[in-house]
Amino acid sequence: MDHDRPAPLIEVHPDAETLATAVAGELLNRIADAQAAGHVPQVGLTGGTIADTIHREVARMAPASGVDWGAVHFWFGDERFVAADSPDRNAVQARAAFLDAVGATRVHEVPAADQVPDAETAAASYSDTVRAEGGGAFDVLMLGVGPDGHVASLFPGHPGLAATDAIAVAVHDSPKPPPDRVTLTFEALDRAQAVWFLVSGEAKADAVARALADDGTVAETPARGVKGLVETTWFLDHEAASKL
Ligand SMILES: O=C(O)[C@H](O)[C@@H](O)[C@H](O)[C@H](O)COP(=O)(O)O
Repeated sequence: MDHDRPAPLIEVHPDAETLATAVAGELLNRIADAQAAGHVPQVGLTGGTIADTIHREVARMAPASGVDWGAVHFWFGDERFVAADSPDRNAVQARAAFLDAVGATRVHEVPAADQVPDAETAAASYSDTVRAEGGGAFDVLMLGVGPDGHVASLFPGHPGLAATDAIAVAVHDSPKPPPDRVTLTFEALDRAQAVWFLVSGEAKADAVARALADDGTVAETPARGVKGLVETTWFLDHEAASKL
């Protein structure tokens, strides 16, 4: 986690709706610009409430974007280890919110509980896919933040925080249900060009303040452990920014 990287930018919006519109617009612009430059962008998606709102805005704004949805790779920073069609799956939620509507064809899902025997196998398989498809070099990696400061499924004090030489690892006993998950590691998340934290609501204000404080530990606030190579932006609404 070499943190000799650009300082985080903070963008505060009045409420969750304007936050979602702003992030969706910026994401569409980044994808379109990358494609105009002849690049096939790699985008890391996250689960969570504000992410779902953003995804729905992407679907609404997509027709005017000029994006070629067959020429962008989508990945997941984490996934719940449940059946592939479970509403708990981040991929199921993202497909319902925008991926199916825009006709995305390069969506890389984490293997599900009805496809492989355990989360360890799912993590190893996803790591192989990331290596094979170049998915580690995210152009944009979006991350929600929990009230405890977790990102993806990297929770305070959990063993996954210390994972090395691994792209994805299994998570058990997640404090946020469901208990079994797969998450990208800090090593994998830290290869992103641009990291966007997406945070809405008063319940996250403490976590945001801890994440952006001059001092603190990654073990206590995992969001402190991820910074983009060229950009880190905190997209906040007023409530989430209220303790900065
Ligand atoms: O699988 C997950 O649960 C997410 O990836 C998780 O990291 C989420 O982004 C945060 O917990 C924020 O979720 P909310 O926006 O719903 O609070």
